[in-house]
Amino acid sequence: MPTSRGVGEGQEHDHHPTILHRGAGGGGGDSAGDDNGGGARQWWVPGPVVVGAGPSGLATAACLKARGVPSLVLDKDSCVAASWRHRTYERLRLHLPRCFCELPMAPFPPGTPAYPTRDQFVAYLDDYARAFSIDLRLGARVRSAAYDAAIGFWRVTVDEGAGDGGGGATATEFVSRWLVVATGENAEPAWPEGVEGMDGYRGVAMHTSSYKKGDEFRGKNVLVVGCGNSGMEVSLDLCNNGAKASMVVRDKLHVLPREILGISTFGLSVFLLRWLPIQQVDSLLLFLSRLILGDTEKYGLPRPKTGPLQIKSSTGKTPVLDIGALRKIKNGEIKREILQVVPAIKRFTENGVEFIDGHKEDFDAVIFATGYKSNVPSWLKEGEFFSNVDGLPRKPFPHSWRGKNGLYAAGFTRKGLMGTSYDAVRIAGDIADQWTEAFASPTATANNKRGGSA
Ligand SMILES: Cc1cc2nc3c(=O)[nH]c(=O)nc-3n(C[C@H](O)[C@H](O)[C@H](O)COP(=O)(O)OP(=O)(O)OC[C@H]3O[C@@H](n4cnc5c(N)ncnc54)[C@H](O)[C@@H]3O)c2cc1C
Ligand SMILES: NC(=O)C1=CN([C@@H]2O[C@H](COP(=O)(O)OP(=O)(O)OC[C@H]3O[C@@H](n4cnc5c(N)ncnc54)[C@H](OP(=O)(O)O)[C@@H]3O)[C@@H](O)[C@H]2O)C=CC1
Ligand SMILES: O=C(O)C(=O)Cc1c[nH]c2ccccc12
Repeated sequence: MPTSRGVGEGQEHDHHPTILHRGAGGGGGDSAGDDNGGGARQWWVPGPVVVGAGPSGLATAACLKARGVPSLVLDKDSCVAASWRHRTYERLRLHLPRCFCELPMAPFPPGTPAYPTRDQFVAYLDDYARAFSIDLRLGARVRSAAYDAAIGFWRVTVDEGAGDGGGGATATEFVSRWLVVATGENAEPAWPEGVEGMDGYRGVAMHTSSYKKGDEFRGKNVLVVGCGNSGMEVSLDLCNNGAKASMVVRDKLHVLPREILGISTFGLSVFLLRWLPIQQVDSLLLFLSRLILGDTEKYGLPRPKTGPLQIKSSTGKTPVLDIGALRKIKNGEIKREILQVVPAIKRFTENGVEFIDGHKEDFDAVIFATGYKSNVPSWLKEGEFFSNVDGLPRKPFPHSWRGKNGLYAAGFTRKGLMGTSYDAVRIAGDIADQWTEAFASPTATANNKRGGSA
């Protein structure tokens, strides 16, 4: 893959890719689309419309291209990989080795470390979009998408040129036979419900998706709410930058070392799962973790009864892959606020928080590491394939990628970037088969249908 920049932020894209045809009702023409009567310009897209230019959308578009199918990728942000570029902290590294995070047809460039940094991963995704000449329409927030059974096409309405509130936007409607949803499992921050008084809090309250680096918290007393990978890593970053971090741990959790005897814990698990049942792999991981990390319960982090891979497989909850926070918890540099009952924080006070056990403490900042949620229910007018409750496909992996009427989901497997690649290959294969059939000459199609040869 060439190492080029060019699909990053602030860089212009072809806003009218060649695959766009004006007006679903026919016509043809060059620059502007037809008005559909509701004030929106209308474009017919011969190939699939892909919503989201993160790893899942880019991988799907690249796999489609490799199968000869053009697609149009829409993203609300002004660049590809916006989640990684804008909604992660500076010192983030992938926590799985790079071989498990590569997208189809593109190894990381030589010299990439085993655990690429955020900037390396963003550059990789920029290069990926460029190498596969992916047709992008950026700054295009999908406001709604619905299947029009009368014509057998998806109508995708997009606000362009809008701020976050959608003000000043122009609406455009894309009409396509196929819709690929690739807006991610982590599209929106999840804030805890039922915590009162945030408006009156005089300190800084933010979600980990806005956290950039610890040095602005130097010398400050910071509460991190939540102890998944984000909570652990942000607490560690705060500590490394001279802040005093406390972490709310409301439930039991599995912490595993990122590596065991120089082998990634994830890689070891994948290998062992080929030969052993998941319960045995979990037992082995827990035995080795105990040797390496000690008894985490002693440090206030008791483990659930069910093993880490079984929990990942049944609920999608990722175990913490420790990159150093546990040592800081052991030696007291990160203080735990262990609270078993939900919600752990009762309310904000003027200068801090009151916990559900009644004790109050002052904090200069409160960082919510409470996870993310899908935003699909806010724009997709469909409730059969995607759940309107959590915005995820109702069927779990490996059946989560294909719905009805040309609807697909890329990147909703709860299996990270490996799941993304799995989906991209399958979706592209499925659409390519339909594409080939649709574009085959009438004679060829007739012969195929008869099952005969020419
Ligand atoms: C901090 C963090 C670290 C992670 N590290 C790893 C790791 O090391 N290994 C691993 O395998 N997995 C990891 N994951 C999990 C997952 O693989 C990544 O989140 C990955 O980015 C998912 O890719 P995606 O394309 O599905 O979603 P995203 O990267 O979130 O991309 C979705 C895109 O859709 C766009 N979008 C959303 N709504 C709309 C809309 N209405 N209209 C238009 N565009 C829209 C967004 O702007 C975004 O660009 C991590 C997740 C997080 C949060
Ligand atoms: N280096 C890397 O590659 C990183 C990867 N990631 C990945 O990003 C994804 C998201 O991770 P993350 O942001 O940590 O989100 P998670 O959903 O994994 O974790 C959220 C945490 O917040 C807790 N929580 C939720 N609500 C409350 C509440 N009201 N009070 C107290 N605690 C609460 C949860 O507790 P409970 O378990 O009880 O629900 C859980 O500990 C994961 O896939 C993760 O692996 C994240 C960071 C770094
Ligand atoms: O980062 C994530 O959340 C992932 O989904 C990657 C991942 C998939 N399966 C796992 C098992 C253990 C740790 C991380 C993962």
